[in-house]
Amino acid sequence: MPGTWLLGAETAPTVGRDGDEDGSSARAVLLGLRPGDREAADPLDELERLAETDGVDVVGRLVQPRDRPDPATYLGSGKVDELAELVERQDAALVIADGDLSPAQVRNLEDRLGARVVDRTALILDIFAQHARSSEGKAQVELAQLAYQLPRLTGQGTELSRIGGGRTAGGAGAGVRGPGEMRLESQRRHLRNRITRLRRQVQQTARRRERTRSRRRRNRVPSVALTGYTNAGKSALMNRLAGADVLVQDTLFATLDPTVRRTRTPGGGEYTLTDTVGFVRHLPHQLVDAFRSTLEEVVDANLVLHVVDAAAPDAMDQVTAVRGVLYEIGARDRPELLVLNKVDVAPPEWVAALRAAYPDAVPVSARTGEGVDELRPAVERALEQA
Ligand SMILES: Nc1nc2c(ncn2[C@@H]2O[C@H](COP(=O)(O)OP(=O)(O)OP(=O)(O)O)[C@@H](O)[C@H]2O)c(=O)[nH]1
Ligand SMILES: [Mg+2]
Repeated sequence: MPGTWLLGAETAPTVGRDGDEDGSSARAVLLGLRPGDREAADPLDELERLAETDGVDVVGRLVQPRDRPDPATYLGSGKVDELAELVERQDAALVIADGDLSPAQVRNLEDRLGARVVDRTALILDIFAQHARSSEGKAQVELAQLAYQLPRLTGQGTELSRIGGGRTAGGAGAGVRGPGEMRLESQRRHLRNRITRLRRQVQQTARRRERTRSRRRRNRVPSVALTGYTNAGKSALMNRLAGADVLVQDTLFATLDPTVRRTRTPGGGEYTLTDTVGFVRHLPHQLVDAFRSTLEEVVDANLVLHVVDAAAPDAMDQVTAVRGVLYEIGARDRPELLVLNKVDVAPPEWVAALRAAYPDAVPVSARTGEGVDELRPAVERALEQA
């Protein structure tokens, strides 16, 4: 169900806000800052895609030109009044901030807005939670969610809504220091224990995967990992190159679990192709940590096939963001071959600009198959050099 965790629908009696019990999606207002020195595209466009992916209905936006968030309320105080009016006028139950919010900022904003307030990280975690299918994927997402929640516990019993189906008793004690603190302590302990158990579970899968990889290495089967911004067309290209049948969807983070297929270069050499989770700007570090074992498929690959959505207006920023994550996970020294995808729909001048910026990049369309016959030998050459 979309947006349940964000809305705390399971704790609706405690939280006392509209959920989506009637099946309609949550109405949300987006919130962002625009630093004075940047006149980029609307910073909230990507947040809106993320919100839509999560099943949230975006009914308003508010951007404040401002370099640094206000430590207490994220926006300046006058803007918060403006936001409160917008929230009321649009009957929004949810406010999503583009940046990271401190627990105090969330509390202060919620007090003044009378709506639930979450940040971009919580939104991305919620999308991951909805898209996780395998038990490993689910464990990884829960691990990331708990790591996110641990420093945000208030002892009021609302944060645990989606954890293991259970919910601690809410209600009493908000102003009663002693019992509240004890409850907080026991919630923290509960969370830490669960984190430890999940971490162990994730590590077991990681070890199994590592054994498979080392077997392939011993058999000298080189590995190629698809990587790239979310929705760039990695899975579509996987299907083209390896005749696979993985899920292709116009949604962010459709793929969470890695898929590995064996395929061959035009010269007949065998290699494995891995399709895996996509990246986004400011990928929450909790997710990077939790998905480390999945991301190791990329770190260990002989070649990184970096798929770029040439039809995205900010394609070069996306390349930079992806390389930033690769750097962060320790894959920075992996040989990389850039693939400019979606040339069937990208404006030719954008493709030309990308080719000028990345002369070795191979233009393709995973949808029409155009350029894929040139990509195969390019992969072969890159593997020979790797
Ligand atoms: N026009 C066009 N659309 C494409 C092409 N390749 C992929 N798409 C579309 O782009 C969307 C995303 O494709 P996916 O293959 O799921 O992208 P992904 O990179 O695997 O995305 P995530 O797994 O969500 O990170 C889908 O709607 C595809 O149909 C292409 O070459 N041309
Ligand atoms: Mg995919």
